[in-house]
Amino acid sequence: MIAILGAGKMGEALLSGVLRAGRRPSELMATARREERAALLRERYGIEIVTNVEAARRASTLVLAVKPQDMGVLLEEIGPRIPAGTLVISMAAGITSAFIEERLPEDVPVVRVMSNTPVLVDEAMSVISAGSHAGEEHLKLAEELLTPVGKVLRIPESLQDGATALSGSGPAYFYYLVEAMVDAGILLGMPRAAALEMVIQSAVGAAVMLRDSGEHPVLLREAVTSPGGTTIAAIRELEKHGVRAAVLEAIEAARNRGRELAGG
Ligand SMILES: NC(=O)C1=CN([C@@H]2O[C@H](COP(=O)(O)OP(=O)(O)OC[C@H]3O[C@@H](n4cnc5c(N)ncnc54)[C@H](OP(=O)(O)O)[C@@H]3O)[C@@H](O)[C@H]2O)C=CC1
Ligand SMILES: O=C(O)[C@@H]1CCC=N1
Repeated sequence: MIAILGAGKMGEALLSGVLRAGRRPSELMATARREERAALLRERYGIEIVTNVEAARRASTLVLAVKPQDMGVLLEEIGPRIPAGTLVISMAAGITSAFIEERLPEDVPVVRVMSNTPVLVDEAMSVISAGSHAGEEHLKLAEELLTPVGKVLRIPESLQDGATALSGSGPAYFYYLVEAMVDAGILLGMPRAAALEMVIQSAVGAAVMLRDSGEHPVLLREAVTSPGGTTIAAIRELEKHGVRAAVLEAIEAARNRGRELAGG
């Protein structure tokens, strides 16, 4: 039995993915803080919605999907009630496996995961690390859970905050760029719907080429950038405005914020 504790955006996305992958609703349970949320999850997925304590008692795998700021309270509630042999998987940004282990009975294995919202379309990037009591079999169980909803990569836990900044938040940066490009279309007099369609299809085409061509992004960009042409005129402006440096600093800031989160 797998229990998702705090089935909000990420928890629900994982829940729906796991069901799409063929697990039966009877193999899953979830918890929610508000009754209307519990009712919605029950109705939408036909799964049992239970209390955190009941989930901790009955499930063999607990997926913690509350916000980092709510993790301390949740662990205080369930920590002492988790039976030996339960696997704890945390999806929270910034929360270290040590933070969780300190609040659980000794030797409970913890796997830390950073996924992203494309879980919803089975295109997630999930990176996983073993806590100090987790071994190969626990990483395999986490991979089994996450592989149906996207790619999974093992990394050392020291890189988890960096991964949170890069791929956890990553989709937001692409959406932000799309927003800015659509604004540019508006500036040039395009109808909004047409601008959005052009930008989204360009993003999808670029993403598929990045994934499937095996070419380095620099070569793909060079192929678009004709000598004396239009693309280089745009790139000159991006360089002039320090966009590359802004990206480096933005992602470093996200990594640093992740490091602060366990402290509340
Ligand atoms: N959003 C994203 O893109 C990503 C988020 N994450 C991580 O995933 C985690 C969840 O984020 P997200 O899904 O966006 O957040 P949400 O706020 O959507 O989901 C968290 C859910 O947990 C519920 N909750 C809080 N405390 C408890 C409790 N004690 N018992 C039961 N339920 C509880 C909340 O209830 P209520 O509805 O009442 O607030 C909410 O529904 C975070 O730790 C975040 O760092 C990781 C990768 C990407
Ligand atoms: O912004 C956040 O804190 C979460 C973690 C990664 C993506 N969203």
